[in-house]
Formats: sequence, structure tokens, C-alpha cells
Amino acid sequence: METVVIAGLGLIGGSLARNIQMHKQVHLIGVDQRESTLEYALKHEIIDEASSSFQEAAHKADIIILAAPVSKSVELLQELDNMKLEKDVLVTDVSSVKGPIFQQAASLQSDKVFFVGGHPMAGSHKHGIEASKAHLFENAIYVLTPVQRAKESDIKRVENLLDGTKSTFITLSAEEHDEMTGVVSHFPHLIASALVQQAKKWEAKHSFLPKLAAGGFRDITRIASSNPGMWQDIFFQNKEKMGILLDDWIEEMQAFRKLLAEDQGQQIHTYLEEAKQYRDGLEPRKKGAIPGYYDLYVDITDRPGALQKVLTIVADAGLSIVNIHILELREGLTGVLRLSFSEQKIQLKAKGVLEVFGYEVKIED
Ligand SMILES: NC(=O)C1=CN([C@@H]2O[C@H](COP(=O)(O)OP(=O)(O)OC[C@H]3O[C@@H](n4cnc5c(N)ncnc54)[C@H](O)[C@@H]3O)[C@@H](O)[C@H]2O)C=CC1
Ligand SMILES: O=C(O)C(=O)Cc1ccc(O)cc1
Repeated sequence: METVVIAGLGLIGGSLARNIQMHKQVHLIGVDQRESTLEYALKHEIIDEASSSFQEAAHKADIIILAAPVSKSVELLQELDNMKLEKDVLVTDVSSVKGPIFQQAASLQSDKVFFVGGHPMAGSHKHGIEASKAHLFENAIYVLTPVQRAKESDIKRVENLLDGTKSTFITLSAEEHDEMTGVVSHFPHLIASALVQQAKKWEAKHSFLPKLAAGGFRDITRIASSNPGMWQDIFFQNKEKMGILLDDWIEEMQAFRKLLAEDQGQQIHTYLEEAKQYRDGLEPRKKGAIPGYYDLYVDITDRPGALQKVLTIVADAGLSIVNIHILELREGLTGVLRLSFSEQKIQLKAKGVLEVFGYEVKIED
């Protein structure tokens, strides 16, 4: 039986551990610096064996998944390179930035260590093993960044180990990956936090301001509630791309400010119109590295059990929901429930069945 070591049993490492445990016959060793995390993982049978020593676990490993913060995973790969291993080990990681770990992997000295980088493009604003879920990566894009000397069979072994995640594997260079995730993940995170900082600043003048923060503000700033330690690490690890995007952004905002000052209404309209068209075109599976879903918007009332009722109707029809989001539900008013499905076929069936029960259902927001 193969031995798989997961180093860093947080949200992502824990979710992969749960998934592998569910789908594969392997001996799973979890490594973490936090004793309480290892105890939790053993207690919930997420792993078969716990170790607080990466070195000790690595000697037993056939495959290692590095799932610590990006900078720590780079250090662990370096540590591995300095170990005197008896058998070959295939290493993958989950880091949100690929450049630094790729560089480390490309300069590996050990002839026992083989590396295929990885990044599951799904997550949550939560962290830690308690938030981990076996199905976290379902329908997500899983980027692989193999180093030049990686064999096709190494890539296949990583894909095979992780095929229970039901994600879609794509291969990119580390450079392409960091540029694209910079644009659609890392930089937007900074903007979300900056918007919240701006609101916080203005609250000093208007104490009522937070109460006016409506659905739009909440939607666009959702990711500002993520793990600050992890994001600080990501920004530094992708420093060069973040710098380029920041310059780009500042220039664009200055251009916008000029349009506003010069009363260029038509140009501002065009700017907004182009953005709307591009955003509307980011339809499920049509575009973008981050997969979209087939969404339904269901009008529900703020009554106890309203949500439960909708979910029961969909479940009774044998249709599985991949994501649920309540967009806005204010006391006494109706609100919108967004249900996401993996296929259009399922989305349309759910729409039909909910309409039979008298719900107002829309495909687009
Ligand atoms: N949170 C998210 O939405 C996503 C995160 N990622 C990447 O996954 C990695 C882990 O992130 P999360 O699971 O969210 O963080 P987390 O904070 O939930 O988990 C990190 C775990 O690593 C452990 N750890 C830290 N240093 C260690 C070391 N030297 N040796 C062993 N364990 C160590 C921590 O104790 C913790 O249990 C990061 O590289 C992140 O960029 C990738 C996709 C999504
Ligand atoms: O919740 C969200 O929208 C995310 O952005 C999750 C996420 C965080 C970090 C990643 O590297 C990939 C995905």
C-alpha cells in the first residue's frame, strides 16, 4: 500500500486528506506543527497516522502533498532536498502562488525527489482543519505546474491520487499561473480589503454607514473576511505580479478620475458597458480559470423553514446542489437564494420542479 504524507493539515490539506481517505486505499500520514490539529485529524479518522516531524514522515512517503502556507511549503521542499531518502518520492503542493515553489523544485539536487506543482482553485474564507470538507474541490479547476523533468507518469499519478476530488486538471507554467491568479484572485483580494478599509475610514464621519452596506458591498467584499496570514504570504510570494497589477490599477483609476472631472459621460458609460458585457460573458464553463456554476435565483420569504422547503423540493427530485448562497434576506422582506448546479440539465430540472411548487425562479440575477 502506498504511503501518502500531507504536510499542513489545514483547510486545504485537511480537505484533501478527507477526500483521499474516502476514495483511495493508501496509508495516510498527516504532519502539522499544531498538536491540536493532529489530534483532531486522528479523532475524526481523517488520517491513519499523525506526525509532528516532517523529516520522519517523509522517509516513509511514496507521495507528499505540501499544504502549508506558501512560504512554508517552499521551506519544506528545501528540507526534503537535504534529506537522505531511501526511496523515490513524488511531491506535489497546493500553494496559491507557483513561482517560488517552482524555482525551488527546478533546482532540486536530490535524485529521489520528483515534483509536480498543484493548485486547487477553490477554497473558503475559513481556515483550519475544522473547516475542511472532502468535497471542497468538486467542479473546481485544479492547476498542475510540472517542472521540466517531471515525467508524464508523475503527472498521471498526481491526477490519479486526486481524481476523487472531481476537479478538472489543467496544466500551466508557473509564470502563466501567477499572472492569471494575480488578476482573478490575488489582486481582487486586495481590492476587497481596500474597499472595507475605505468604509471603515468613512465610518468615523458617518456612524450609520455600516447599516447602509447593502448586498452589493457585501458581495464584492466577501473575500475580505479570509485568513489575513495566508493572504499576506500570497501577496509577498506573488510580489512582482502584484506590483504590475497595482501600477495598472492606479493608472486606470487616474484615467477614470479624469473622465469624471471632464464630464465625459459617454466614455464612462462605455467603460461600464464594456465591463458589464465582459462580466455577463463569464458564464458557467464558457470563460475563466475559475469555474462557474449553473445558477438559479429563487425568491424566498424570510420565514422559518423557507430555505429548508426549497432544499427539500430539489433534493426530493434527486438533484444535487453544489453551492448555496443567500444574497440578501432582510427581515420581513423577500430575499434571493442562489442555488448552483454543476450542469445546465440539472439547473433546468430544478427550475421546473420549483416552479411547479409556485416559486419564482430566475436563471440570471
Ligand atoms: N484557503 C484557500 O481558500 C486556499 C488555499 N490554498 C493554499 O493552501 C495552502 C494552505 O492554506 P489553508 O489550508 O487555507 O491554510 P490553513 O491555515 O487552514 O492551514 C495551514 C496548515 O499548515 C500548518 N503548518 C504551518 N506551517 C507548517 C509547517 N512548517 N509544517 C507543517 N504544517 C505547517 C498549520 O498549522 C495549518 O494547520 C496555502 O499554501 C494556500 O496558498 C490553495 C487554494 C485555496
Ligand atoms: O472564496 C473565494 O472566492 C476564493 O478566492 C478561494 C480561494 C482562495 C485562494 C486560492 O488560491 C484559491 C481559491
